[in-house]
Amino acid sequence: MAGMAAEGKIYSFDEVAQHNLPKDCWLIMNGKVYDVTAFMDDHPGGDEVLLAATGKDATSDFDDIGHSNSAKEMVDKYYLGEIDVSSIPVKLKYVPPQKSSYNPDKSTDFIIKILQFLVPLLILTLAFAVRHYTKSE
Ligand code: HEM
Repeated sequence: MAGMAAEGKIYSFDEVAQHNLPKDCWLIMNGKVYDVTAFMDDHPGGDEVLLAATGKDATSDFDDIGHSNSAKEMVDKYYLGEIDVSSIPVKLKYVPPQKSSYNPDKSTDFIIKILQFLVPLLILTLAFAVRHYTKSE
């Protein structure tokens, strides 16, 4: 909800990250801080995933599960305040090593392997067939 921004206190990342226990668990999602301590035992996904989502920006953790709309609405119940976004450690995005543009897929690879085996066999069979028919004359 747009009107809710800056409603609560602003917390630093380090302060929020200290609340990482089953009886004291804070989460950071979408720039906001949530105290989910009261929700630990009731979370359908279990308390362990909530604990594992402490000490970091858990926005993508929450989104990746595909939480229902009612789950998204529940989040507001645990709103505590805002996070000082500049205090969140920068997480470098993983950049895959540059590969050459030639990147045959596995199925092409597999067909080539089969052909390497089948073609000589085909030639051999053909050779025997030719010999058989020419000899019988
Ligand atoms: C305030 C924060 C959260 C609330 C209110 C919440 C609420 C819910 C609710 C209501 C469900 C039941 C399914 C649904 O309605 O979508 C659920 C499932 C689940 N949640 Fe959360 N959740 C929160 C945070 C998180 C976080 C940070 C994670 C970390 C990965 C997480 C992981 C899961 C998983 C794995 C399930 C699936 C359980 C299953 O279907 O087996 N949740 N959550």
